[in-house]
Amino acid sequence: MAKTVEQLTAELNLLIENSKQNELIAKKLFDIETSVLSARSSEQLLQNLLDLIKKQFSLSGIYLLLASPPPISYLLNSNLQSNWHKTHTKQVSSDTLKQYHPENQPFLSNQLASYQHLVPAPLLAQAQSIALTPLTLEGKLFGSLLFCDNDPDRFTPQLGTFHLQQLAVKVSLCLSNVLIREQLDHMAHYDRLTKVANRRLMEICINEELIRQQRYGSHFSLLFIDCNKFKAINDTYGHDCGDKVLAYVASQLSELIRENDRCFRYAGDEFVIMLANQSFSEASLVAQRLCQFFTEHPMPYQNQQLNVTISCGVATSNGSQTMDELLKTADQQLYLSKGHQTQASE
Ligand SMILES: Nc1nc2c(ncn2[C@@H]2O[C@H](COP(=O)(O)OP(=O)(O)OP(=O)(O)O)[C@@H](O)[C@H]2O)c(=O)[nH]1
Repeated sequence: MAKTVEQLTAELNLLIENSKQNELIAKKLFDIETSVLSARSSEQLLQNLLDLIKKQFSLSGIYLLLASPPPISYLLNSNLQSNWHKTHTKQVSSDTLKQYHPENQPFLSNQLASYQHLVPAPLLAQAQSIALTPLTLEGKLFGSLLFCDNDPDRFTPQLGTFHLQQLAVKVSLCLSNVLIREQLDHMAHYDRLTKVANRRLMEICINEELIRQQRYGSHFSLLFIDCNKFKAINDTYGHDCGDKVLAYVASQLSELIRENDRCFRYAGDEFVIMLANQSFSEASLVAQRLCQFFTEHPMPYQNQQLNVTISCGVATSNGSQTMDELLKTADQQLYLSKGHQTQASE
């Protein structure tokens, strides 16, 4: 039977209404995408993203579920301890996540009784329906955006997921860009073997400290550190053991200094420590403390205790030296202290 004019008009109006809705959603997604594109870190990106999605789509709750263990080693690892992560993310086993996104497709439900293990308790209290949007990196499912709504009809299984799929692709792309940038930045500024900052970052930090000193008059000191008889360790126990010694020295040094001090690997078995707001006499005490620590704490290695000791030279900035001059002074002091060490051990 042919449709009446009224029926055709109603259908047309519905189409127009749907098209307006789609346009509105597309505009919101575009705004979200534009905003997260400018994020400088993965954490900032995720914070912006979750805040914006919650606001733009008037959700009662939003959370980030992260696959555990992460499928990609560099993924967000260093950030997971932050306060924001503790309150906005939840670790879910990779297998559980895959169950909800077998084809990397969004998942919708308004039967929440069986999702207690997935939805954090504070969200579950208000949620009547949920949507899970898969996030992938390098083709691997690493997380899922969990949207909660207090309307049971908001996310029903029969609802189309085109917009959520679009969101999934866009967020995954933006996030992978930021993560790759963070990864490159990390590789450029941190030493792979010892995990501490490298000489390049050291130069940036010392120059920043020099500028700060010129502006605010805040002094600082440098320690130039060298492992004693390191070549002999390599020659006696092998290069692998030498590598472990370097990693041990770096991790102990990093533990022994304050949070606002910095430890850098300068080269080979040499490290530099930058001590904020420390005078020469204060820095000399730190140097003594560090040397003493290694003398008293041999490194456990293959059921033995390996003697690993260090020597330390100190230089304090008076605001007029360059970075190179400061490092040279600290190195000369190190040389003198090595002389004492050698005499003491003879
Ligand atoms: N295992 C290992 N050895 C390294 C690494 N980088 C440099 N070295 C070695 O470190 C040794 C440093 O030797 P030296 O500068 O003579 O230092 P040392 O034996 O401690 O001598 P003193 O400082 O006078 O006590 C060299 O043999 C380098 O080959 C590294 O990444 N791993």
